Amino acid sequence: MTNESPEEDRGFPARKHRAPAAEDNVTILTSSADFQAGRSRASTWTSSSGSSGGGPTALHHHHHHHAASSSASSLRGSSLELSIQTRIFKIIVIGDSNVGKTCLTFRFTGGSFPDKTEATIGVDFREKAVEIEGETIKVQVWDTAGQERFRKSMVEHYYRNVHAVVFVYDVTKMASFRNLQTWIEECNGHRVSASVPRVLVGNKCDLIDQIQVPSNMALKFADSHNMLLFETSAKDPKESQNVDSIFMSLACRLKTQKSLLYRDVEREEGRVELCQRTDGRSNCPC
Ligand SMILES: Nc1nc2c(ncn2[C@@H]2O[C@H](COP(=O)(O)OP(=O)(O)OP(=O)(O)O)[C@@H](O)[C@H]2O)c(=O)[nH]1
Repeated sequence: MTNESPEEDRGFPARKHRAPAAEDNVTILTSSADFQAGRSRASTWTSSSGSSGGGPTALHHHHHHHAASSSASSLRGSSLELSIQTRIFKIIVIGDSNVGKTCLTFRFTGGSFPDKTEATIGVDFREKAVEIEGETIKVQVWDTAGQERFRKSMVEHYYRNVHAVVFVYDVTKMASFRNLQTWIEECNGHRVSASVPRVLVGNKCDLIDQIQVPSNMALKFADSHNMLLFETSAKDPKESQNVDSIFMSLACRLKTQKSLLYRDVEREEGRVELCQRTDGRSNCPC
């Protein structure tokens, strides 16, 4: 149960079923050549290992082949300054197995829908650099395993220093919606602060004639947990901006939470001191 003040809601779009597309003045960048490659080859997963300091490489247990080593080195080599100064937002994606968590994160970070996925084992994370109000921010999306047997040993890592949580259910599977309560309890049980923004995503909306979870039911649930609801499809290319806006709205919101992020930068580079902006104003387009 979150307990956020309206103050903390600044920067978020008005509640909508269908989120607005990311505004024009939010530029979505790719942070390495591998991201570009990932666009044209759906089987190449963009991976962030080693580039952030926040995600241990040991946690990569996904079935897919990663472009990890080249990605990490090109990220490191491309701009030392960037790697020191770029803030990283860690967003975790939680929900039952098979609801489409991997597909949603891949749609956002890689721009496409993977031809084939297998159950995520442990955790997998991908990054995308985005520009908001002239600041480049790395959005690090942690795609977690829905299956209990694949997640047990990793759970602590998921929740550590998390900045936002995305809960996903499948609109064609009522059970995945009912289980959200359990996912929320797990999240709360790992001392995720009430100030950490959470959003609810109903995925697979392209399967129009199989929908089991009515929008008003989902909206009521989201309301009662102080979450925004997004109904979307990782598969439908027309929805890709909508998928982006799930993560972008969180990034915009997080950008205004300076103190939270300051801690993260310190953690990343112990010796770096950054000046905290004092003007407190945000032109965040979201
Ligand atoms: N029709 C449709 N199918 C989807 C959509 N998103 C994912 N799928 C399919 O749903 C299946 C599961 O997708 P994943 O992304 O692997 O699911 P997951 O939640 O990551 O599963 P775990 O890794 O086991 O937790 C795959 O067969 C996808 O192709 C969608 O928006 N529409």
